[in-house]
Amino acid sequence: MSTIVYVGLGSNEGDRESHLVAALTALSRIDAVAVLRCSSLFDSAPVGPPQPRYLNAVVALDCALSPQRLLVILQQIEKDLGRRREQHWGPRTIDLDILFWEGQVVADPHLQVPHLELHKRRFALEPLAELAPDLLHPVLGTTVKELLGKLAPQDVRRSEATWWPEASLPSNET
Ligand SMILES: Nc1ncnc2c1ncn2[C@@H]1O[C@H](COP(=O)(O)OP(=O)(O)OP(=O)(O)O)[C@@H](O)[C@H]1O
Ligand SMILES: Nc1nc2c(c(=O)[nH]1)N=C(CO)CN2
Repeated sequence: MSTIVYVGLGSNEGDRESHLVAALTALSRIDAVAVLRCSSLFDSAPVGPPQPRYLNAVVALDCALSPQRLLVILQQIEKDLGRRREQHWGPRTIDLDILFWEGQVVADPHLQVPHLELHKRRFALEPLAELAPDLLHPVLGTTVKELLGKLAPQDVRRSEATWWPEASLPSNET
């Protein structure tokens, strides 16, 4: 049985856009996972210790794996893309978080879904709201749109950056 899963992506080291694209490519290559939709890219002020600004996005996956298995694969992708675990909430080439698992709450020692910080994070809720504004938070009982409405302002802006820069798209010109 497959389920819709929302994964948050963030990068604030090196070529942020390339890291997001590389992570998306890796996600699309996982057996039993299909990438359904991608949000816009958002440029956001760092939450936590002083560090460079982030590029954030959310993707919707159709996933036939267990949440625990997907987490292991996401952590391998982070490792492959050069992620070092040095500082809690510190700078990273790529961060992949399971934000929502449709119809399921996970409360394991190593995995909590919905992500425990989601409702506080405009950098995750803004892109998520593009894909699923009416998605209901199963613990808080409010939709993504309502969670965003309650949140204090944070510096999160839709970025000019795109998943596929125009130069790499096939041209329509003859
Ligand atoms: N929903 C989730 N998605 C991803 N990791 C999770 C989730 N719930 C718990 N974790 C756990 O969080 C641990 C720390 O992850 P990570 O190093 O990415 O944290 P962080 O990015 O610094 O902080 P945050 O998880 O708040 O974004 C992981 O080893 C994983 O076991
Ligand atoms: N703007 C922004 N700030 C963060 C982010 C992030 O993705 N975007 N991730 C963090 C740790 O997961 C800590 N702080």
